[in-house]
Amino acid sequence: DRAGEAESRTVVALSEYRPVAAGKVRELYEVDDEHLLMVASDRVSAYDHVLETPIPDKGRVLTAMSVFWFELLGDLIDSHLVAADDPRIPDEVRGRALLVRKLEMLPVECVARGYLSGSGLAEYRETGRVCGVPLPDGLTEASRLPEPIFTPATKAELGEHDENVSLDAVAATVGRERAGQLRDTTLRIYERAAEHARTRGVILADTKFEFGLAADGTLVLGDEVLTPDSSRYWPADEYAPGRSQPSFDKQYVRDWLTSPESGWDRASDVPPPPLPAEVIAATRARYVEAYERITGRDLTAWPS
Ligand SMILES: N#Cc1c(N)ncnc1-c1cnn(CCN2CCOCC2)c1
Repeated sequence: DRAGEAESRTVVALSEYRPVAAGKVRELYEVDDEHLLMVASDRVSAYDHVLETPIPDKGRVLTAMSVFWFELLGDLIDSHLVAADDPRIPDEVRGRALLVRKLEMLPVECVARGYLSGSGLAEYRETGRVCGVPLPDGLTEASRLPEPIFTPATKAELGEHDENVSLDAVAATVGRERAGQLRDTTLRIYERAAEHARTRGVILADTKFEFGLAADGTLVLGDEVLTPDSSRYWPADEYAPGRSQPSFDKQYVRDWLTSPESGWDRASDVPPPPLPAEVIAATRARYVEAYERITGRDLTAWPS
């Protein structure tokens, strides 16, 4: 019970930790020489805007999902996860923060794609390739690829899109052997995750991993993993190549923002308006559904 825990928990405020990095919807803080605190907010981004309306429990769902995947993939790769519930995790972020060990991060966004979409589709339409990898003719939006491909990218500044690069470019940065290991590991854990998601009626179209090195040189999975923010999750029963697929979690937000009801013009630089309560509620429900379907776990069992 909380009273009992209170005795074992030191009361630490988030403000006691030094911020070290921030994404659009996440922050990273330094806890001590060996540990960081990775915090997921309830903010959601759509059409390259971070919306002003938070989605209750989004941060908690994505945190719990990363933990599920770290555990499921544990026989394939070590992760930076130290604890999901720990006295060093401040109460104000409990359930949506992970205590992780510090790694020497590799400057590569390791993307695996089982389906052609987004920047991969754009590059394919220009060159017939993605990241230098030739693909068959006649592919279209959301086509399933003959086999999953590794399409690395360099991390862009906040607000910019990552830039797709070749395996040779990665090798020039981290060395040829390490580049090959990143490719093989990325594809292996993507395939394991995609196979699991498929059995839950969800297509994992693509995903982005970040790896780091432990002090002994071991490759370790960092960052968030296989969340709807780092991946494209599509409902399998609605899959139809040739058009953009409904996002499992964000489609209500996208549909409302592009409907006359919102009064918003996506082509303008005007920030999107606040979301109506029913879109917030429906989106929260989709995040919870994604978590419970993928993991088979009840979100109410996750700390808050
Ligand atoms: N994860 C991790 C990690 C680690 N375990 N050790 C050292 N550095 C990092 C780290 C530092 N920056 N980033 C970029 C991604 N960030 C994620 C959180 O949110 C902000 C962006 C990862």
